[in-house]
Amino acid sequence: MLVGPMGSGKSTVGLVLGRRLGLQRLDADDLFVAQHGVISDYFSRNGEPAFRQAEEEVIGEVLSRAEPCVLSLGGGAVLSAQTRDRLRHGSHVVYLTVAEDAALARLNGGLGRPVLAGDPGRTWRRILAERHALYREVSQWTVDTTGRSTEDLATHIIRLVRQAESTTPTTGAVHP
Ligand SMILES: Nc1ncnc2c1ncn2[C@@H]1O[C@H](COP(=O)(O)OP(=O)(O)O)[C@@H](O)[C@H]1O
Ligand SMILES: O=C(O)C1=C[C@@H](OP(=O)(O)O)[C@@H](O)[C@H](O)C1
Ligand SMILES: [Mg+2]
Repeated sequence: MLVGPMGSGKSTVGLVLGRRLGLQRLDADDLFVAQHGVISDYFSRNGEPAFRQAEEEVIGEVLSRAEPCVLSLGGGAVLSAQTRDRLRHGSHVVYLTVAEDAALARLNGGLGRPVLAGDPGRTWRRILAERHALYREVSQWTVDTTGRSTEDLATHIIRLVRQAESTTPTTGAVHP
């Protein structure tokens, strides 16, 4: 499972990991769109609380499936206590970080991400400050993606997970 702020590369790295591990790769935002339509339209029609509720349900459904998969979450998924609780039980969770300027360069002015409307830079920073502790709370590893290719990141993440699986669970948590 990949968590982290918008632009950290959760969706893109998830794709690479799925391919490299031969696992089904799911993106919570894509599942949301398939069920409810475009996120920014949903936001303007129903507001953020309704989006969060529907997002929690979509993620709950995926996490209750038995098959192993790589799941890229939306940046705000960790706002849900229920989702955090589900993530802490039985999943390998990686927190992808990124420097603010790199994230903003990747995010194309916040296009398609309604929570960044207005002043994307300031909003991105504020949102990260609000969520950083939640990302840490649910994850076993923190991996900085700034200046690293998605292939290199996938190699690094696969190594971390394999290492943890070959050692005892208590030594698996390796936040730097
Ligand atoms: N490690 C990376 N280096 C450079 N660009 C990246 C990297 N990871 C993702 N990107 C690009 O940044 C943009 C946002 O990535 P995305 O995977 O959608 O992030 P998230 O799902 O975390 O919001 C995409 O255009 C993607 O191609
Ligand atoms: O951080 C957020 O609140 C959001 C992040 C987006 O996903 P990404 O993190 O994949 O961009 C998407 O779920 C929605 O626009 C809200
Ligand atoms: Mg994404």
